Amino acid sequence: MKTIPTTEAVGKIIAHDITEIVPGKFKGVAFKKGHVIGEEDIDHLLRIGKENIYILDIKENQLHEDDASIFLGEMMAGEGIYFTEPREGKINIKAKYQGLLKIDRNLLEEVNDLGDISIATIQGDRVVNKDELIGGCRVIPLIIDKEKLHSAKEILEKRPPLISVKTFTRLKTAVIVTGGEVYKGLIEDKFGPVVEKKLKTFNSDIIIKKIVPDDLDTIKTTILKAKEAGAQLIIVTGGMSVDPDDKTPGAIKATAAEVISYGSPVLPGSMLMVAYLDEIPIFGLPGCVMFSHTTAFDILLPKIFAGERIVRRDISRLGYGGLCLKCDDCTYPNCHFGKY
Ligand SMILES: Nc1nc2c(c(=O)[nH]1)N[C@H]1C(S)=C(S)[C@@H](COP(=O)(O)OP(=O)(O)OC[C@H]3O[C@@H](n4cnc5c(N)ncnc54)[C@H](O)[C@@H]3O)O[C@H]1N2
Ligand code: MOO
Repeated sequence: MKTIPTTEAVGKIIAHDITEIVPGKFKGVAFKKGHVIGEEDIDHLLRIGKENIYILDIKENQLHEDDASIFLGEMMAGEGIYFTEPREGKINIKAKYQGLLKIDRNLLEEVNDLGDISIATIQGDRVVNKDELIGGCRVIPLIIDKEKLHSAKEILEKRPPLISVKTFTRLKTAVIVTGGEVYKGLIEDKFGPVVEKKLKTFNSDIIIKKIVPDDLDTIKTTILKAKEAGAQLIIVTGGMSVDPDDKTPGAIKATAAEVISYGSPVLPGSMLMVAYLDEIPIFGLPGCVMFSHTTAFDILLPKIFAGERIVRRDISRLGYGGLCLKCDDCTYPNCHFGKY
């Protein structure tokens, strides 16, 4: 610490909290430790009797914690990310718009491994909303060596951004509900409305909605017609498990679609199918999607609207964190389900 006259302190950093007392009115911190003294602060400091002041002596090769967190914020923020002004040395990292959050977990670990740098985030590959808090970042010392930040910069600038949010695009969607009992009117369709509600989150345009019996050829033909009609996403409900009337997986295969996976290591959602007919994604949804609050479908659907192509490993890795505990008050996506 160094003592200097207050009148010469513009741009310098206060070394400790400075208290002001106005009898009967106020007693508290007028200037916080770490505050960078501005022109407008000088009179105020003199009024509370500070003609001289302890300041932090920041060397050429050092940076104050506020500047360091801004530096790191700029280095790590990709598309769809902004960060707040530092408070007590910390910036908050937030989403500019609704979308699919992407975080490079390995990169995050590498930067945190440098020491003296703390970047904490929520888990990626989930939906975040506009202005949602995604992470926080600060450095540990009040004054940090620039060398440390340059090490972080070297790691961060060679790779795609550490944190970004992918926008969702509207997709023309076909919903094909299977089940003889629904087709014949023995029971009311309860599956279609559940799927439609989930699709609405992404402003999807449902261009086709059909109820068909458990007949492989009919399901197959309906899928192919949906594609011809311009569907960019095709969802087939029911008939996904082991009964003789469960024709949906066979029908999806019969369209010549490439099956990425029949079955997923997610409960609920283990009987789900993901396939691609040319580049059109097809989901085969098991009955659990109709009655469970959250399933494998909720984990994978945002990827489709964010323009990602689902590969086998996207599904296999869901096993870790893939068991829904069916909490009374569901807080998904703020829970372990679907995170890895
Ligand atoms: N022995 C086994 N049984 C089950 C397995 C298994 O592997 N072995 N898997 C279970 C899993 S996991 C699921 S999920 C369910 C459901 O699978 P399905 O997709 O085949 O469902 P469905 O048989 O078509 O229907 C089940 C149930 O839901 C009613 N349903 C279906 N669609 C509608 C609709 N649109 N509206 C209203 N109700 C609908 C249907 O009438 C049945 O009652 O299988 C487990 N069993
Ligand atoms: O596809 Mo089922 O969840 O495991 O009910």
